[in-house]
Order: sequence, then C-alpha cells, then structure tokens
Amino acid sequence: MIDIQNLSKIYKTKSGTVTGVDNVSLTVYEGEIFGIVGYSGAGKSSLLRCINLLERPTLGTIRVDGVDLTSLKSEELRAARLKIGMIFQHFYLISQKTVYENIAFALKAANLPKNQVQKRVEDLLEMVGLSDKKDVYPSQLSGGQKQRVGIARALANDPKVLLCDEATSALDPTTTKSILNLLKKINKELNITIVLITHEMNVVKEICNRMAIMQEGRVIEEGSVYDVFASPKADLTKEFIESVVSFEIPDVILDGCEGPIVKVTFRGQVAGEGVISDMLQTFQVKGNFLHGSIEYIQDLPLGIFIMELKGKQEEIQAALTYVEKRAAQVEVLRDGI
Ligand SMILES: Nc1ncnc2c1ncn2[C@@H]1O[C@H](COP(=O)(O)OP(=O)(O)OP(=O)(O)O)[C@@H](O)[C@H]1O
Repeated sequence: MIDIQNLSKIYKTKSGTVTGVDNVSLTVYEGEIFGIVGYSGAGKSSLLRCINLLERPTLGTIRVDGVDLTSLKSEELRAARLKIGMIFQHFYLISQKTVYENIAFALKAANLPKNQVQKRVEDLLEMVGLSDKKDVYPSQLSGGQKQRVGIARALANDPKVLLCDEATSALDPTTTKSILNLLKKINKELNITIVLITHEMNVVKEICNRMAIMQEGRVIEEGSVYDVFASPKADLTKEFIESVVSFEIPDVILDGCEGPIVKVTFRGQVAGEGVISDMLQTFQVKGNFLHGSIEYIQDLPLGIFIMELKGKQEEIQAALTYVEKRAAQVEVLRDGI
C-alpha cells in the first residue's frame, strides 16, 4: 500500500542543513497497522509528513496505492491526498466551528449535496461515538473527544490510509486506550491501512502488526511487533521494550546471586513454565527465579523468565541445551558457567 524507497529529507536552515530522514526504505502492506517508534528528533514526523507530501522528500520515492505522489501535478496531488487521512497530537480543530461543521468542512472538496453531507457526518459521528456532541464547539470537548472529532474528520473522504502523528501523546492512559481501540476498529471494519508514529512503545504493543525503530533519521530495526519484542537486536530497541516490559532486577538481588543468570524466552503457545520445571527435574540444577512474565502481543503469548542457575557447570550447560531445544531462546545475562 505504501512503498518508500531511499527517502531522504534534508532541511535547509540559516546555519546549514539538517538531515530529518536519512535514506529510509519501508513497505507498509494493505490493511496493517504499522508503528514507527523513536525518540524526539529521530525523524518520525519528517517521514510521516513525506508520505502525504506535507513535506516534499529531498531524495527518493513514495508510492501510495501504486501512485508515485512526487510525480503528480497539484490538482492530481490534491485528489490523491484526499485518500490519505491524517490525525495530529494537538487535533487542529477549527475552534469557531461546531463538531458537525468541522467534519462537514473536510467534505467541502467532494461537492456533495447538503443531505448527503448530513448523512455522512452523522454516520461518522456514530462511528466515533460522538453523535450527542454534534452541535458543541471544540472548547467544550475533552482531549479524547477532540481526537474522536479529528478521526471523524480524517475519515470524511473515505481514505485508504490514515496517518497518525503522535495521536495519543496528549491523552491520559485510559483515553489513550479508548482511542487505540477506535483505531483498531477503523482498521478492521473499514480496512484502512494505518501508519502511526509514537515515542510510546505501549501504543505499538497495543495495536500494531509491524513496526520500525528510527534513530538519527534512519530505520535501525523493523519487523513484526512480536518478533521485535521476542528478539530485539539494537540497544535502542531493547531500551524501548524495557519501557513497557521491565526486566530490571535490583542490584542487591544480583549481588546475592552466585550462579549464572539466564534469560529464557518462549515464543507462542509453548508452555514455558512446564519446560523449565521439566528441566529442573531432569538435571542436577537448581533454579532461582528472579523475574517472570507472559506478555500478550497480537494475542500471542511471549513468556520471559530470568533465573539464576546453580549446579555443576556441565549440568547447567546440558540443562540450557535441553531448554533451547524446546523452542526457547536462551541468553546468558551474567556468565558464571
Ligand atoms: N522544518 C524543519 N526545519 C529544519 N529542521 C527540521 C524541520 N523539521 C524537522 N527538522 C529536524 O529534523 C530532525 C527530525 O525531526 P522530526 O520532527 O522529524 O523528528 P521526530 O522524531 O518526529 O521528533 P518529534 O517527536 O520531537 O517531532 C530534527 O533534527 C529536527 O530538528
């Protein structure tokens, strides 16, 4: 659906040039929710804004639904842009217009008769759960309600793609959850491809199918959210994951450990606890659990256990080989073997 090839965005400033995006290639498939994560300044907004040409790429191509946007003339580009909705962290609603008028305004270009505009706006308001707020002004709405209006407005022209620029960053956790659920519903029911940028890994964990991590304008890691959580490669990716799944063990506990400390990761339906208890029964090894969690990502369990192993070196080695053969990934965090 979205094909980005060798895209760079270089800004010219008074003091020189700044690279916003540095040679990024990415594919977002139809119907998926794709998350782009990174700290402030990583280039997420620049990349997202290049997708609908709010920013013109300095180099590279962007194809949306097979069309190279950079090759379009202004009239064609305007039409193509209607098929790419966008929502923002700060909503950008028109304060002098009611909820109804804000959404109807987005339909202006479609030149629909009044009764069709009314029907469309009412359907959109129902979709986002705001039918009762039709005649109020943005200042009378909560942040979550404002974002719902933003979403209704973005959907007004039946887009195929929805771009979300830190759409939940100004919202509290409960409201964030409800907006994420709404985005999930829109993705499923309307088959709209969603690309979101965020600095919050929990947003990606909650709703994305695939993801990319950006740093200094580049994509440093990408893959299915499950795979990235199960086997992160870059240090920055690990850091982001630890922000939602913490494996931190207090120093005083670590100092009290004598044996090697291992992290065992079980993917999918493998019953990790069963494998570990079989291992402890089969080998002359004692396990001291330091951490354990089962995360559900895209409804698939991901089991992570951290433990200290005590026993003879050969027994520990054999026990780890046994666990590894049972679909687990074993990482020695602190050697002692
Ligand atoms: N209009 C601009 N002019 C000059 N430099 C810019 C412009 N927009 C972005 N940049 C620079 O490009 C780099 C990437 O910024 P960008 O806003 O894309 O990152 P980001 O990951 O979205 O961060 P944030 O979440 O803070 O917006 C930064 O160094 C930024 O200062």
